[in-house]
Amino acid sequence: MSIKQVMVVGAGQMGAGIAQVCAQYGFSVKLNDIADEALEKGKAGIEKRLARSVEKGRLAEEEQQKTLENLSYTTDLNEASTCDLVIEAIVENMNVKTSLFKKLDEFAPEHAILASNTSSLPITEIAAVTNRPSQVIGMHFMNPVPVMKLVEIIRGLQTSDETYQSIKDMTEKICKSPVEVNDFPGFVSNRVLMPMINEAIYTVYEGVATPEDVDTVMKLGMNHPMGPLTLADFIGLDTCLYIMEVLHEGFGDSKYRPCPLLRKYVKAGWLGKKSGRGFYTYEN
Ligand SMILES: CC(=O)CC(=O)SCCNC(=O)CCNC(=O)[C@H](O)C(C)(C)COP(=O)(O)OP(=O)(O)OC[C@H]1O[C@@H](n2cnc3c(N)ncnc32)[C@H](O)[C@@H]1OP(=O)(O)O
Ligand SMILES: NC(=O)C1=CN([C@@H]2O[C@H](COP(=O)(O)OP(=O)(O)OC[C@H]3O[C@@H](n4cnc5c(N)ncnc54)[C@H](OP(=O)(O)O)[C@@H]3O)[C@@H](O)[C@H]2O)C=CC1
Repeated sequence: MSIKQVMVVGAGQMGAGIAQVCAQYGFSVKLNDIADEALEKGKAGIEKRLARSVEKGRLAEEEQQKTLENLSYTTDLNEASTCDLVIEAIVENMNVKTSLFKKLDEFAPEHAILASNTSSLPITEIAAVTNRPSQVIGMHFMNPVPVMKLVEIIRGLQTSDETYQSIKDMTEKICKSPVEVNDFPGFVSNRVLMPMINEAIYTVYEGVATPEDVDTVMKLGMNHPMGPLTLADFIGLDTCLYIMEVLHEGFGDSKYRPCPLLRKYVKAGWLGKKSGRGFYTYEN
């Protein structure tokens, strides 16, 4: 199937990045969010990043212009009716995602593929609420989307080979590297990454070291580009907690229990960079 028109649902840090990259590589993209304010913020972020790429000589002004023309913004989900692909990037919560997928199944044309950027939730379960489970798939981008090369492609139990091939081709067209994984909690990326972040939080919780020192150990000792607590703040502590809960529940293994300090911070509204405070403080 040839994909031309794409809708991205959720204009947060992931959705805005996904919309930008798809538009840069020639797809016509509608970015959707329930809130006008979120759309405005997403749009401003895209325009700022494109302008910076032109300044740095990475993007020609003509390409910047074309990318901007390829993008439109809407709070009306009905506009999915003209799309070949919808990529969902809203909050990491199964109930919220399944209620959105039911609506998308109603609004999107019969041939359209419905993809989720979920970090950890079962694609098979999301697909099961639609009447097109063979056309539902995981398309898991990494943060920051314009920089990171990987897209994990997750096949649900009923995902067809045709759907998989279309998404693999699309991933290559936007210059990312696809890796195929099966539908298990956290897939590969977050099954490996998130327990490390959770363990780093435990070292702070147990007073082994300060956040700064934990991050320094991993940066200078293991050559990680960011320490795990900076990375947790960057991902969003709410998202980190949701992922740990999915791993814990999905595998029923206590090794995935979320650190109480992570729960406490999320309850306090300390969600990391996006809320201005997490393990560190930020001026947004
Ligand atoms: C939770 C999940 O489900 C899955 C996930 O995504 S897990 C998270 C995966 N991501 C990571 O692990 C990221 C780890 N960190 C890094 O790789 C790097 O720190 C980084 C690429 C984010 C920043 O790199 P850096 O060298 O430390 O900083 P910096 O010099 O400011 O940035 C390098 C380039 O990245 C780009 N960049 C940085 N942050 C960006 C952002 N938020 N959005 C877009 N571009 C960004 C900039 O364009 C910058 O290039 P210029 O200087 O030319 O503008
Ligand atoms: N953060 C990360 O590093 C990564 C996250 N992901 C996944 O991507 C998804 C989004 O994460 P992220 O971008 O960080 O989250 P953000 O909180 O930055 O953005 C989510 C956006 O979706 C909006 N939204 C919520 N519900 C709906 C809805 N029903 N319809 C339309 N928009 C809605 C939110 O609006 P409002 O704020 O008003 O609620 C917000 O603007 C999650 O599934 C997450 O697990 C995947 C890879 C990496």
